[in-house]
Amino acid sequence: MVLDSTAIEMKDLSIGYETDYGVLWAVKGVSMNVPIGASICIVGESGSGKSTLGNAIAGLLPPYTVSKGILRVFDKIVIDNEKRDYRDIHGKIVVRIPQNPLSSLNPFITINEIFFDAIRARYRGITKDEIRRIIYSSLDYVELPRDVLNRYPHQLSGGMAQRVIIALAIALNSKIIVADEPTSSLDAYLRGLIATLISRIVRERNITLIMITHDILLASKICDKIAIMYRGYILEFGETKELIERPYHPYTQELIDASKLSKKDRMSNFMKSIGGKISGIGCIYSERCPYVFGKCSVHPEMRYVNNRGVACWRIFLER
Ligand SMILES: Nc1ncnc2c1ncn2[C@@H]1O[C@H](COP(=O)(O)OP(=O)(O)OP(=O)(O)O)[C@@H](O)[C@H]1O
Repeated sequence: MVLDSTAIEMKDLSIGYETDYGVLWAVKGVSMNVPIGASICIVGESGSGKSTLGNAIAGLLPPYTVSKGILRVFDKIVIDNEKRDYRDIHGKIVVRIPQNPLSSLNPFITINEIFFDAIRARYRGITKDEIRRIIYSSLDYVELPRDVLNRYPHQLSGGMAQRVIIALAIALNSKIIVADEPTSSLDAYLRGLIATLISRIVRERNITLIMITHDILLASKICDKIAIMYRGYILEFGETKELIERPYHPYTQELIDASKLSKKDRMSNFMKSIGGKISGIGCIYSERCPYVFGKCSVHPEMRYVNNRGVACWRIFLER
């Protein structure tokens, strides 16, 4: 039963990893609502916490993680501070498309068996004929030939394996797809093909998409909203077109500028930028920010300004 039009609700959600030196908080106080059928891209550089947030939504956090705050998926609270319960969510309601699909497919069984096992677990008491019908129609949907069913995962190309996972999401009638850099291991042609396929299935099947990428240009082509993440915090969250045309946060501007540079310039910029603030004091972006002033000695909580979530003191004062 769906309580409202929200697919995913995060309230002050923090996720950390237990390490020998204490807890490393990878996601810090994220509050965000994702409506059913929305496509949201989480964009940020390496280490910003994107995958951790995606794994929290998909129910794929390792056991040595700790959590605070609330995460609700449809009508189920899956994270309630330190308590977590993903029963009937992971692999059913939510499916994750990873960067390397082979890592999530059991290497010892054929694609046919992978589909059979997953569908049988999803729909108890289903007949073999019915399973076959679901498999064929989902393969047709992603334009995969039926002979893939006889293959083992390692016998698939990268693009085929990605399509198998997308077909699985369709076969399981998943409501949410978490796509974690799904195209980054593919060549340019396949990148376009898989990105188009993901856009098509989320549109046609009213699936909610959480897409994780470091590429703000790709995000702008696929998603209706973008969340900009930096060192565990969401710094900006808003409608794609407006956010790209008029970014509020200087980090968003930095990502847009970087996307226009050549690969060589991007790398030299990236090397210059490494080493942002990692202590807990002050605005998390202050050491890279060209506009720092007195107030930035405290990290600002995200507020909504003109329908845009933003965590920046300068914007709060200007608008
Ligand atoms: N399994 C893990 N155990 C311990 N620390 C982890 C684990 N996974 C991620 N981290 C740490 O959490 C922080 C956020 O990592 P995460 O992978 O979520 O970021 P990301 O933005 O997805 O980066 P990337 O684009 O490189 O995947 C990093 O400091 C990372 O080292």
